[in-house]
Amino acid sequence: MNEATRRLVFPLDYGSLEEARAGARVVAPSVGVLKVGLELFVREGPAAIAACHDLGREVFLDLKLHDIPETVGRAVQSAASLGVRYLTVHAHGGRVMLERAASEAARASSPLTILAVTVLTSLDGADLASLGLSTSPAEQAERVARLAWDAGVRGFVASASEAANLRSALGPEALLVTPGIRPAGSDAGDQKRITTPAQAIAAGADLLVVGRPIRDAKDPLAAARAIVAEIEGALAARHT
Ligand SMILES: O=c1ccn([C@@H]2O[C@H](COP(=O)(O)O)[C@@H](O)[C@H]2O)c(=O)[nH]1
Repeated sequence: MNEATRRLVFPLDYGSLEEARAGARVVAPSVGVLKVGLELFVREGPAAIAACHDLGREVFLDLKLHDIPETVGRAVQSAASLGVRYLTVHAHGGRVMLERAASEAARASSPLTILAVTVLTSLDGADLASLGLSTSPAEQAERVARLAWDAGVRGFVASASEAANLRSALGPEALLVTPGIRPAGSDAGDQKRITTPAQAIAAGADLLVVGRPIRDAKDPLAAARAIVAEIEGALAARHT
């Protein structure tokens, strides 16, 4: 698998295991990581993770855990026992919760990276204001990313529009995972902080999460291939 393909994460946002399996099988040649989120996991549970492993792909379990430290710590242990490679927790769960998540992942026998969700890509400044936050999404993302970093977390979910800032705040060790990716001309849907795949790579993103532009395309494999080609081009430009 080439570097560009390894960087593309495809969310299995489907209503059943059968649909998810079929969707994943079609795009698997052009996708590095398969993401299992709330819709599929609530319905199908660990069978969804096994289906990704059957296709030989690493699993990103996107449950965005946000609970008391004890509950999150035990959920991290459960996820580790399923062999998932990445697991999301909400950075807004606070320092102790983040420390517990990071330490449980470090104790796990299989490699598990905790990803702290900074500010959802579906939110903009007005949404933060309605929550009583006077910071911009970029400022808030940096604030909670620093909190998570100090708690021992090394992976972060943010809009790629914040990637360059987070990279300079956290350094090269930080793993930056960016949803809200839209190839030029595609529908944003409910995403408010979006970038193209090329912009995300140029900003220093590591993994790009692209769902509906692939899932809902007439030819999902062709859509995934086009995104991988765009990533490849942007990586080449980054290395020159
Ligand atoms: O801030 C976040 C965190 C997670 N997501 C998830 O990524 C995908 C994006 O799907 P698209 O269809 O490409 O919009 C989806 O599974 C979300 O739950 C996010 O979008 N933003």
